[in-house]
Amino acid sequence: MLQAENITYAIGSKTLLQDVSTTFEPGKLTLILGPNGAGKSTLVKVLCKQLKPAHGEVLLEGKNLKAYSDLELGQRRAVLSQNVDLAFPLNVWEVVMMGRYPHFSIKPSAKDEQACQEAMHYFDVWELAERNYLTLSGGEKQRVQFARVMTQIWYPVSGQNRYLIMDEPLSFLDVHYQFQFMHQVQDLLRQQPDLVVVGVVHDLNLAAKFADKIILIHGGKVLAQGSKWDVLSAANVETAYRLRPVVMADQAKDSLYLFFE
Ligand SMILES: Nc1ncnc2c1ncn2[C@@H]1O[C@H](COP(=O)(O)OP(=O)(O)OP(=O)(O)O)[C@@H](O)[C@H]1O
Repeated sequence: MLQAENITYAIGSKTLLQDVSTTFEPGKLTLILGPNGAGKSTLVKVLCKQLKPAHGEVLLEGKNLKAYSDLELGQRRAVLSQNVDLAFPLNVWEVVMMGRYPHFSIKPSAKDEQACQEAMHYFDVWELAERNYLTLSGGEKQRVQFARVMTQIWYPVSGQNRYLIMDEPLSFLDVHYQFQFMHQVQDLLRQQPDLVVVGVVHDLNLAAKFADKIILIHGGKVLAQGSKWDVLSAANVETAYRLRPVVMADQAKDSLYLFFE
């Protein structure tokens, strides 16, 4: 399990996160929502050890993140940042193989190659293997990045959980691939309950449909967290986004939709 305990993060006099506590559990998809500038990416960076909180701690399997080396983290936790881009031309196979870097020192093993192949098939980018990554469309690049991060944590490790943390994974995807990706994540979680998946998204309805847990951030604080029923009330959404939604809910069918007029 990944836990944030009373996280406060500030730059100068500006507090970006204040007293944020939450948990991310195995077998669950936790989605972080909130308006622009709320502190979502900052929280993700704190969870990934990219930023050091002023107060509070992040615990991975009960141990402070500081206790893990970058290599140890790289072997069990993959991070997909916002707007990943490369400055040099690599082909798609090479980009996906970057996911295996924490697992080999000089030459990839057959197992590393197998992970790349399987993840590329899973995310529908095998056909692009020889293409120059820089020539791909935004959506194609995003799917290659999914393959890269999943390749990194492709194989279960006995007695350990694996972590996938993604900042806005859906931004470049059309509606088909958005749904496909969310279904793929759900399938992975069903088949491999040692996976902990965390994502920042902007689409409230996708979060309502797919998330096991939602964390709504507003002004650096957790405004609400829990199931969609706990979080996506008209009042919470209006507080966060300054727009009052029409909520269409059918609890018997476990469906909740938000419209804005
Ligand atoms: N290095 C920095 N110096 C000053 N302010 C910063 C810095 N990094 C982030 N901020 C500010 O902190 C706030 C939270 O930023 P963050 O990127 O976490 O927001 P976000 O919720 O991910 O937003 P978005 O949905 O727009 O991506 C923003 O107001 C941002 O401008």
